[in-house]
Amino acid sequence: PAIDDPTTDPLEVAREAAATIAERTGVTQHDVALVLGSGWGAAAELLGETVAEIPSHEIPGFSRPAVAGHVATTRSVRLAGTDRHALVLGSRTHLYEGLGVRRVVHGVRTAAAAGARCVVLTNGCGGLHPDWAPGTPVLIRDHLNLTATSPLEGATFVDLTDLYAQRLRDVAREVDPSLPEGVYAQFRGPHYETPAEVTMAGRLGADLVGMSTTIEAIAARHVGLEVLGISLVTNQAAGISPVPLSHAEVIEAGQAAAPRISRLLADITGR
Ligand SMILES: Nc1nc2[nH]c(I)nc2c(=O)[nH]1
Repeated sequence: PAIDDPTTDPLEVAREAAATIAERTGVTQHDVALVLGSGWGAAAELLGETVAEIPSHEIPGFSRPAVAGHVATTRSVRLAGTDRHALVLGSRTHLYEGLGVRRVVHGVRTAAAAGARCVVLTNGCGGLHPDWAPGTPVLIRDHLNLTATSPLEGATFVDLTDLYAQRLRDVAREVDPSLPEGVYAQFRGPHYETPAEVTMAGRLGADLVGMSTTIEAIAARHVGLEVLGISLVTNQAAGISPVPLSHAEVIEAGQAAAPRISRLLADITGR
């Protein structure tokens, strides 16, 4: 497909994707985009009325979902009480899928081409602080891209100061003053970190470890989007807790947090 052809300009594919979205949803201007990571799926319902929903793989440049049978969709949602629309990107491609970095950032490029001015990047991650229990949402203040990969090609020098916009973090804090902030480190994955790697990440200044988000944020800045990043601490990073957390505990903590973080995301997005 075109997006995988090195001679194709990926921004051209993003423009085609945006045109397809406008045509299929009837919504020609999306003001904000959201990428819903693990644990954040329920937020879409609370944002407002779903105007249209498209299987993501029917949009140019989007991949078929990695998990068989799981149909990822892209929604246009009219934000409650406004005439503004959010583009909810339900399908995220991770670097560890090996489909190439262009597909990892295609969603944010498409959002910008669809008219969005800002993007909310959410994820599930591991926490390095024992007092951040599973289910804790954390605002991303800055990131460490430990993947040795950039979404940008050629001499595309992009400044990344204030990448996770202070203005948007202030809005989030107005909604919930108790929100902690942290530095998010992206590892390539798909394996989790060893305890020694978590210690290393901590020494490098990380508070959160995950496998997404930083590359999408760089690409978002390149196409002029303002970025808000919010992590859901789904588990304590390896070695932080003396006893390995059971998978069941991790799942139930994520589910228990869903109503609160969905409300939080809806309130922030509505601002
Ligand atoms: N790298 C990394 N990614 C994650 N995603 C989730 I959910 N938990 C983790 C974690 O502990 N480490």
